[in-house]
Amino acid sequence: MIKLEKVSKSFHDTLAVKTVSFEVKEGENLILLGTSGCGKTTTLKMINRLITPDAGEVIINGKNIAQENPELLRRGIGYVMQNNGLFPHYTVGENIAIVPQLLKWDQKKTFDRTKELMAKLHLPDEYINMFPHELSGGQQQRVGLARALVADPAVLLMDEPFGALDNVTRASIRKEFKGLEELKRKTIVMVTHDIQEAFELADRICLMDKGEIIQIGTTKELLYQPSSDFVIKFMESERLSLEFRVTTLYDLWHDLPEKNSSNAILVSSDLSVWDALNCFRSGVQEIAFSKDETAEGRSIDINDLTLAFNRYQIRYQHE
Ligand SMILES: Nc1ncnc2c1ncn2[C@@H]1O[C@H](COP(=O)(O)OP(=O)(O)OP(=O)(O)O)[C@@H](O)[C@H]1O
Repeated sequence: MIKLEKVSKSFHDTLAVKTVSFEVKEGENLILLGTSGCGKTTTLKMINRLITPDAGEVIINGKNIAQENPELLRRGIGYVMQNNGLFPHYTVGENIAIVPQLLKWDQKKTFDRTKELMAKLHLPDEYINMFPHELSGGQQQRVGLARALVADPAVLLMDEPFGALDNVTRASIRKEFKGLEELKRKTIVMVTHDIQEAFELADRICLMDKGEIIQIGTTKELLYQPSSDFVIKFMESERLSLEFRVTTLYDLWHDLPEKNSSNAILVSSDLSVWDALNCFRSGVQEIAFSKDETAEGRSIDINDLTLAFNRYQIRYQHE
């Protein structure tokens, strides 16, 4: 769907992006992760031609975007800017209606879609006539997302979409974001420097340093098959919580005892170890899940979970 082939970009003496190549499959969520100044935003902006590469090609759906009209290209790509980028003198409704206006939608269609998205993003109806400064940071962020999603683009680019928020708001918006039906079919490239965020949201992570890709892979590949010391060091301080986040109950199936209790609370096999631990922390004694529809359910308590997780870690590291 999106393909970067040996893309480079310099600003004066700074080589911001150095022969970067990657592919993003349809419906995939690729996260560009790395320290400040490593070239994430520059890479992202080359996908919607806000920045033109010095060398290399960006191909979307088989077409080289250098040959496309930049305005037309951008209408088909949703873009959530760093610090939301809302126009301060436009109301919420006017901010969301920018692309529909360019697409010459009639007023009713624009209004209906705006209302639909505001409801999905938990923005009260009356906000439509308010200005961005009258909203909280989290609400502004939701408006920025609504603006990017309004024309239902197949591709969504997001630059630190939760960057300006405090940790609590950030975590809750992230959870909502993960559950949003509107985003499930989209091909998403997102920039962040927050490791936990990247590991929670990504299908694959592209870890960058000094304009280059250090490793690109699934969260499990980065954790359990790091390509260099840089990757190990980058995750070192948060390693255990990242492992809790990326490991699901399904992964632990073979490491769990075969027992079943009627008192257990039923959960999905997609539940991460992190969320399962939170469940136990909130007072639940036992949870139960099944690997698939044919398998008999298993119930586990916190001891079963931690033992199985330790076994799994050892097994995975040696695979
Ligand atoms: N318009 C510009 N003019 C000059 N230098 C720039 C410009 N944009 C980016 N750079 C430089 O290019 C390098 C990469 O910047 P970029 O914004 O892509 O990094 P980043 O990883 O997104 O950083 P951050 O997380 O801090 O936003 C940096 O050294 C930056 O100073």
